[in-house]
Amino acid sequence: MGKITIKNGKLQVPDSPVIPFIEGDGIGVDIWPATRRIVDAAVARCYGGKRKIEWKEVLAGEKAFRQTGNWLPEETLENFREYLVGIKGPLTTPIGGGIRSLNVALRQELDLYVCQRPTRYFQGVVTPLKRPQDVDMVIFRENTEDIYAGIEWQTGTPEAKKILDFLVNEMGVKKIRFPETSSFGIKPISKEGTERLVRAAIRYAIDHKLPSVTLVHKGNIMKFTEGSFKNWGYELAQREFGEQTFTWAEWERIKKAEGEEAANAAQTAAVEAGKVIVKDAIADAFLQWTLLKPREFSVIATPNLNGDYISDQLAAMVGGIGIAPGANINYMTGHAIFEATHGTAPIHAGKNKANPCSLLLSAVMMLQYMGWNEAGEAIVSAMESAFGEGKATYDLVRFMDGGTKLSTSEFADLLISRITTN
Ligand SMILES: NC(=O)C1=CN([C@@H]2O[C@H](COP(=O)(O)OP(=O)(O)OC[C@H]3O[C@@H](n4cnc5c(N)ncnc54)[C@H](OP(=O)(O)O)[C@@H]3O)[C@@H](O)[C@H]2O)C=CC1
Ligand SMILES: O=C(O)CCC(=O)C(=O)O
Ligand SMILES: [Mg+2]
Repeated sequence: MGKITIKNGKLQVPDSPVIPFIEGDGIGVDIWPATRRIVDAAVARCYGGKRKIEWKEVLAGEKAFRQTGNWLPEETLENFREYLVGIKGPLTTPIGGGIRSLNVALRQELDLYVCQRPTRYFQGVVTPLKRPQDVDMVIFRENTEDIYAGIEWQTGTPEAKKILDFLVNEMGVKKIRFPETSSFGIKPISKEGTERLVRAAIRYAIDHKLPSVTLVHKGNIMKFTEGSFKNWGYELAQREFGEQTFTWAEWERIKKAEGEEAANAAQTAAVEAGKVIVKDAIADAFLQWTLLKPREFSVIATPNLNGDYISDQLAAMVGGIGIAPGANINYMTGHAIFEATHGTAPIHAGKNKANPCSLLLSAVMMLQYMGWNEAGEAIVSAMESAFGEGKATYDLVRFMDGGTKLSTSEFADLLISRITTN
């Protein structure tokens, strides 16, 4: 048994690392055991007993509250801090009141500033797109700022009144349409927060030889928050990755100085030289373009709320949030918590029917992060063969003609049998 550590920016992974996990609320009871069994089978198969994950349960959410009276015990945070790499099932967040999101709290407490969510198509899965195979994007969603900071005041409270007085009397704000009944929220977006996210996105595109990074923002309306996100992103690309990127800001500069033809020629030369094109798109237009011309987008860097919406849309484009994985990562400290894109899906909880693939593919990302690529590949090829034969859980089979609907545990059994016989 050992701890994953980081040395000179490189992860040091022992053969039997302790990995803390949160089972999760709702469908967590269905998808976590399935994921764990499949991961253990793949690791056993690929490393013949030399490597093994020592799972350590830590509590959060409803299970934590039932057992300890605390939704997110300090001990859980300490475990994630100490063991560096962990994984979690989904956790419930009540709407309009009650506790704030535990998912967001974990990301903020551990400063996991990148929410990384890759979206790819699996042959055999039926989707709303004619050419889902054109979808191959990785979202880099900023994970610690924006309206997710939770700075908001409920209408009717003394705090909301105080904010209103401040805005109207000290800041000269005149445009609040219904001031007396308004709730208020604050959206902080910083230069450092933007830069570390965009840096990680560009580094990923360079390392994986991907063609572009698109900064997705709503900077025409939120000029100083999302508009600055775009400007800071371009400035960082030019300052830190000038040799490896070509930005649309640079294209604009050349166009102004030398005309559009020269700007286009510079961009063509950059593409031919294998540089990453750093461009931007306004979020609403971007969402329609992802459906109409997905091949134009590769790595997406975007503030928190946009990233949340984009994640579920891109997932739907390849079959649904049941197969959309994710990771929350601090690329400087190495801390990472892998988690599905979806939530607790309460109407399906405890019925042994939910799709484990989102959490499972998050576990695959974790194995890749640890350098245990063979185990990750074994899981992905078992999934590919199951989907290729039309075998899947209800969420995917409902769109297939003649597919075979499997329960969560049957699907896990199928994957394990494929992994162990391959
Ligand atoms: N990171 C996290 O822990 C997250 C937590 N949440 C929380 O989860 C709770 C429920 O949120 P909700 O908005 O309903 O979103 P969910 O993502 O939980 O579920 C929405 C729908 O997506 C489909 N779905 C989700 N997961 C799966 C799966 N594994 N297999 C098959 N289908 C799936 C189901 O659709 P269908 O019924 O059509 O089959 C489900 O009804 C909330 O408290 C929310 O705050 C939400 C997102 C992320
Ligand atoms: O924390 C939550 O309840 C929702 C989070 C969410 O939707 C996400 O991270 O994608
Ligand atoms: Mg979401």
